[in-house]
Amino acid sequence: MIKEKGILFILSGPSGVGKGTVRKALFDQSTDLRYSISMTTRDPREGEVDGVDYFFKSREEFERLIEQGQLIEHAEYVGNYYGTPKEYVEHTLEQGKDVFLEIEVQGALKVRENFPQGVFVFLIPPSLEELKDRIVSRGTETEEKVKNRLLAAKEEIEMMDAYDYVVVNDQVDSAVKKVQAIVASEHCKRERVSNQYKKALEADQS
Ligand SMILES: Nc1nc2c(ncn2[C@@H]2O[C@H](COP(=O)(O)OP(=O)(O)O)[C@@H](O)[C@H]2O)c(=O)[nH]1
Ligand SMILES: Nc1ncnc2c1ncn2[C@@H]1O[C@H](COP(=O)(O)OP(=O)(O)O)[C@@H](O)[C@H]1O
Repeated sequence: MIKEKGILFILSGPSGVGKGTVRKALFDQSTDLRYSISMTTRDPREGEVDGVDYFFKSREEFERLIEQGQLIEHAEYVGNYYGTPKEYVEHTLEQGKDVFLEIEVQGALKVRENFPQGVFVFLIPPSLEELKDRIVSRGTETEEKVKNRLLAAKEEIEMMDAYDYVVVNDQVDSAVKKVQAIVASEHCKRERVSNQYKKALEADQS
């Protein structure tokens, strides 16, 4: 029997839109998705754990990972590197398990080059004012950084058309439900495709 590969899901969108919040709420519920933990050079925030939230690396270590081709993509974002580990993602997909990435927009566009069959989901805020409130209320950024993140957000929102799905993060619960619906729908789609494929193989043998 042909073993089906897992599906790669990518959740992206501007900083402060709620990617981390939606992803955590999704994984708090029962799910068959595997979350790919990213590498970063940014300092851990209070309560963050190495190997759980991120793999925290020095700039030298990160640059070595890039040189060794160990990342599917990486991006420099507001002064720090972030990247997706290649081996974990490829190995997990090969085992037939779905992988979930939560990454910023530049990185997501690079993933699309290597994984055109991935499912790209763009999370948008109900409004730009609401986005600003969320970044400010999170309290992790200086005023200067809030400005930079909002400028980046405006450019990123223009990339929305390059995605397969757009989800408005008005309420966390409803955004999670929409992401779950996308996952279910993509499974049905591939099931249909693979059934057609199996039928074609059978027809070929007879
Ligand atoms: N390109 C890329 N972006 C990532 C990766 N991991 C996390 N990010 C994104 O980097 C941005 C900054 O992340 P972080 O410093 O944790 O801040 P926050 O998500 O805005 O609270 C967010 O948009 C993340 O989604 C990754 O592996 N690759
Ligand atoms: N649907 C929502 N409604 C209100 N606040 C939200 C919602 N989603 C996220 N937030 C809040 O917005 C802020 C930014 O969310 P976060 O998940 O850190 O964003 P991102 O990972 O996209 O940078 C956090 O304070 C979070 O609690």
